[in-house]
Amino acid sequence: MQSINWTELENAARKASTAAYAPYSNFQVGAALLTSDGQIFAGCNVENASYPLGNCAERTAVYAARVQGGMTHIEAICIYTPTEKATSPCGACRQVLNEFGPTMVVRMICDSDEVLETTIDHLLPFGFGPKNLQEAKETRDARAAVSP
Ligand SMILES: O=c1ccn([C@H]2C[C@H](O)[C@@H](CO)O2)c(=O)[nH]1
Ligand SMILES: [Zn+2]
Repeated sequence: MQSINWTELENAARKASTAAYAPYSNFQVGAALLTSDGQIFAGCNVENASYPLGNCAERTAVYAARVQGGMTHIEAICIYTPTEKATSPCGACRQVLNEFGPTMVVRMICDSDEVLETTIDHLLPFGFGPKNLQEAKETRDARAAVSP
């Protein structure tokens, strides 16, 4: 595993927050992730007049990484929120991040010195992911082999 340049990720996350489209919440979030091949991709939250359709910064970063770089594995993500306390990603983002690396390091930064750091499998215990579907397929295949 490569060493993680947190300064670069933190700067990218803060910068991305300035691109946020958050006229409803006024909560401008930025995220920056590091892929296993060493690329950095950033995202911001993009809200919508139809409130539930807004997208979080973390998922925007994942989708940007996928379309711009064909990312398959994320090693680390830094999330900046404009708060005094470091803030955890929402459940939907935990699920989407888990798809691309359960061991991913998640660092949360804010406007104070507080920094929180953990991994996605701590944020999403007993998570559902690609392995579950793979296991289900193997079970189906094994049963079909016994009684086709
Ligand atoms: O980790 C988080 C938490 C919230 N938001 C966004 C969603 C919404 O646009 C706004 C308020 O919830 O902040 C993120 O982008 N990431
Ligand atoms: Zn989210």
